[in-house]
Amino acid sequence: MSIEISGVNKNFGDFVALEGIDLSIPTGQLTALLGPSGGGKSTLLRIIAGLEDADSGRVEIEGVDATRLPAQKRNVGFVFQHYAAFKHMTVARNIAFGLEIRKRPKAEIAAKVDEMLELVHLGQFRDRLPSQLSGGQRQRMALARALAIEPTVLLLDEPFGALDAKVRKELRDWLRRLHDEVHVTTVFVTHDQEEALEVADSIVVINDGRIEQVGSPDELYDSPATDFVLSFLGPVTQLGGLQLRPHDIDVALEPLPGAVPGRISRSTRIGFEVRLEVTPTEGQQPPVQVTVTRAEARGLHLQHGDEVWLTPTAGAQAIRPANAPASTLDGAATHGYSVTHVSG
Ligand SMILES: Nc1ncnc2c1ncn2[C@@H]1O[C@H](COP(=O)(O)OP(=O)(O)OP(=O)(O)O)[C@@H](O)[C@H]1O
Repeated sequence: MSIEISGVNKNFGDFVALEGIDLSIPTGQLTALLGPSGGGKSTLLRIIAGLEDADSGRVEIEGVDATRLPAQKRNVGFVFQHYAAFKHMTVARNIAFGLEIRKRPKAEIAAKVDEMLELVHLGQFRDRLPSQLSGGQRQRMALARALAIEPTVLLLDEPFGALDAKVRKELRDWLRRLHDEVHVTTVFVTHDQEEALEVADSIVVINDGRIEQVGSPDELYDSPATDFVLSFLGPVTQLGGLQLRPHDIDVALEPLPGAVPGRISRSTRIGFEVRLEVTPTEGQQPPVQVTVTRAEARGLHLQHGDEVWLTPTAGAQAIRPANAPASTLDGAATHGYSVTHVSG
């Protein structure tokens, strides 16, 4: 394990920012700290970096007790949402900076800067000033500067948070590819579940200063340990006592055995998908949220007011959070596990 955090607590005055954090972050992986604003993600990242001291607990980086080590002795690379570049220095000098203060030989610095510029695809901008770069290019420069010192761990605090949606998406794909090339142990903070699910090898969900769950994107998405993780990772809806993701529901225009009958009470098109709200016509069940592709909606001529029959998609995951009340989730609590495979 590359980073071992044990028993970390942090208060700001009376406010408990982190409570009893135990976490192992594996070497060479891309790990996301995911959670809502104010949950404690940045505080934990800053404690790993040495920019903040824990009140109690221990931080180990690659077998070395780093708890009392100052930030500059931890060999971590850090990138913030708003990168503080040296405005008067060129891109190349900004990247060289960390090596210059470490008094590396000139030839080594020059070679490293070239390597980094190529890695982040900024070769043609080497002589520009940071103000002459786009926001996305500036964040790539920030990553190059952080990586130039060959850090043991790379820590990123919402690195793409200030960029528009399209650039964010491009940079997150780029970060994934970059990490596949460089393999440096990377921890990044995000409140965007899509970003974490798409990019990370492993996700740590943090809420209210505590870890809710640690797992791969698939484990978290399909087997959420708590109601919080379940709803934070994406929408969920209830169909005949099962909790399902809205895209795991099939819509038919005729009755099927076991299907839940309902009427389309709302239909909203968002890009290539159509979100339906179907109000069950039997029993006192709450409206069911269903997501279909635009092609499916067109093929079935789905309209507001239509009568439809809903079934879980063949092979869909019926999600049962482990702590859900047994009454609504037939028997889940006694098994203590959280996923059932529903066969068609
Ligand atoms: N220096 C500080 N003094 C007092 N309170 C602080 C300080 N730093 C953080 N906090 C509080 O600790 C809590 C956790 O903050 P933190 O920045 O770790 O959350 P976060 O999960 O990263 O949220 P965000 O995504 O909004 O940055 C917040 O309620 C914040 O107000």
